[in-house]
Amino acid sequence: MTNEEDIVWHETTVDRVSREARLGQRGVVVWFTGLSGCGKSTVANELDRQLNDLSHATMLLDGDNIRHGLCAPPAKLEPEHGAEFANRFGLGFGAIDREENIRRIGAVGALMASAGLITLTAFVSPYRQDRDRVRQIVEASGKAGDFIEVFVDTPLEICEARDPKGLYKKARAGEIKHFTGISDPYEAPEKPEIHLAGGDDRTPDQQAAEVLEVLKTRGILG
Ligand SMILES: Nc1ncnc2c1ncn2[C@@H]1O[C@H](COP(=O)(O)OS(=O)(=O)O)[C@@H](OP(=O)(O)O)[C@H]1O
Ligand SMILES: Nc1ncnc2c1ncn2[C@@H]1O[C@H](COP(=O)(O)OP(=O)(O)O)[C@@H](O)[C@H]1O
Repeated sequence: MTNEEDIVWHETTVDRVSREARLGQRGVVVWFTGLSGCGKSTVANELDRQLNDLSHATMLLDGDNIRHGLCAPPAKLEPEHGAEFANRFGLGFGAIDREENIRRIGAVGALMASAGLITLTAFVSPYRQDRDRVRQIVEASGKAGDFIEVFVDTPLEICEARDPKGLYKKARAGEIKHFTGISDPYEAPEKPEIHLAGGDDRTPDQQAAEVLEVLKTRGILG
């Protein structure tokens, strides 16, 4: 077995401070969380567009996309890598799989933030402990305030009525197990940096603008 002390951190010459200075912004992770269909992807995507219009360097990590590669399910890995590998590293939606999904995204998000990028993530991330661990990782590799949790608080009834992918219908029919809000828990953030009320008349660009204002106020945009 590899001992932890045998893996040693290597300091790099180009540091975070110089990367951030060149980009004229602070590297942060803006973490959108909420039920499936609450608007995470839409609002994060709109915020990404608004930031790019202002010439900021960003990256958007979206749950649906990441589960095609970095956090692919076993069925996707098996043809290329075999069953043992697929079952060991492929991720589904049980609590431990979600924990590993969020751990991997947290590690990637922390790296991107240390490259100076305004990193936007859109994951259901239903467990408070998993999100809090990401906060610790991001802040440990940077500083307090580098993790900004955005709770997209759209009532379940509205998410279910939207059901853009037909997943709620399948979950109600028992065709999808562990479906957040139906047969699996969602632990709402207790003190998110930003609490976006969803399901009112506000458009995604208005919701994104609200997040942008907070980023400006916190001095993240330089
Ligand atoms: N069981 C179950 N529960 C919740 N969501 C499910 C499930 N099965 C598939 N999907 C689809 O996968 C998307 C959520 O993936 P995430 O990586 O964000 O989930 S998690 O953070 O690990 O909980 C989620 O995407 P969004 O609808 O964009 O939230 C769903 O489309
Ligand atoms: N502010 C909003 N007002 C009305 N509809 C919205 C709003 N935000 C998102 N939607 C719609 O809700 C649906 C789910 O949004 P999506 O961003 O895919 O959610 P999530 O990523 O949380 O699953 C989409 O059809 C989207 O167009």
